[in-house]
Amino acid sequence: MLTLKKIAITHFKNYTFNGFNFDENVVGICGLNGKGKTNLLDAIYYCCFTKSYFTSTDALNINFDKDGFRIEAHFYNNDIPQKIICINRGNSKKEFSVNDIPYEKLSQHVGTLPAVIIAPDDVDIIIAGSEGRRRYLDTIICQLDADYLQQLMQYNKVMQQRNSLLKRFAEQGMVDATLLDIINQQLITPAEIVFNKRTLYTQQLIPLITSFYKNIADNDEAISFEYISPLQQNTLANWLQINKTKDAVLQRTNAGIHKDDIHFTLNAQPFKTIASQGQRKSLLFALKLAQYQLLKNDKGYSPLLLLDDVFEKLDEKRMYRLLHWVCKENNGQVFITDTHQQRLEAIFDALDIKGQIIAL
Ligand SMILES: Nc1ncnc2c1ncn2[C@@H]1O[C@H](COP(=O)(O)OP(=O)(O)OP(=O)(O)O)[C@@H](O)[C@H]1O
Repeated sequence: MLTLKKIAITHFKNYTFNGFNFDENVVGICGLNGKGKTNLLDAIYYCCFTKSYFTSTDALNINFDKDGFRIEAHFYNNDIPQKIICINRGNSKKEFSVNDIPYEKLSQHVGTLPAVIIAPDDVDIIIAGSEGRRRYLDTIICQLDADYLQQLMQYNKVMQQRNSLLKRFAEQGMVDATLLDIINQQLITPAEIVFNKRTLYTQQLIPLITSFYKNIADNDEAISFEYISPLQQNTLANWLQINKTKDAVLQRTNAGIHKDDIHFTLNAQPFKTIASQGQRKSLLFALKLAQYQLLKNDKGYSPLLLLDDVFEKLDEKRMYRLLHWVCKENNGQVFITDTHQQRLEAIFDALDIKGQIIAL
């Protein structure tokens, strides 16, 4: 089992120096708006993923009045203590260690402390652009397959280099075909590995999502989920050849795994255009619980579940069922934020669980 026992947060977002001990498997984090509930969840997320869920620019995670931050967290992973220390000194390279041994590459850490977060804006995964859907898949696969993240980072790096090269060629009014060919070759291998792994893991996700959706929505609506990639029609090598002129004119790479998407349908219609608010919420929870289940199946223990403001999304009956499933059936640790302490306490009572309340 994976549990977080305590965390000390120094100069991370609105925290100056705060320590929290977690004695129970269900931890309610309560407080008024702006008190730091989400930031506490994000500090936990940071320890699992070496980055914030909400802020891609790391400098914004440092308290506005300070020059760096430090997070120290004590986990137990199947009874083995894991002390995580993460330090950002305000320069570009952050330091990350487990049991006082620093990682050479931060990517080595991802997946060792599996976690799933559900946050208010996550419904964008369903209704907004494809980037959020790729991020959803990547977050799952990175935690299951250490090589995946390496390949994805390599692909993104080479694609950026290729795009810069295309810009340079346009400025100079000439194309160095040999150089372009070398960079094309470097792009093909990571693209194919990422594509194959996305194909494999979406196959595993589909039945889980369908079954969780049925359960949450409490009806028999037919939803489906399909992974879409340009690499299904052609190899990347062929695409780069087909798009040679287009890429040169637009000065960017027009086909590749950075164009992948997931299509959801409801009764054979595009989900995002016809689904109600309630159906979107049900699908969001189905996506996240499928992620939880897949991680659990692979690791053999439950990931942490971080629930930010989910009462806005679920009625009390569904909330009860969700917590029952996580806490009673999966024995997982869950952190849940809410502005209403009494609402959380009432749910704990109804579930007959000894939850802990942290009042900020
Ligand atoms: N780098 C930073 N330095 C200082 N304060 C920050 C920083 N980043 C965010 N904050 C502040 O942290 C405060 C708490 O934010 P947080 O989202 O955690 O609150 P919350 O308790 O979850 O609120 P809500 O109930 O509205 O969701 C906000 O007022 C925000 O402005």
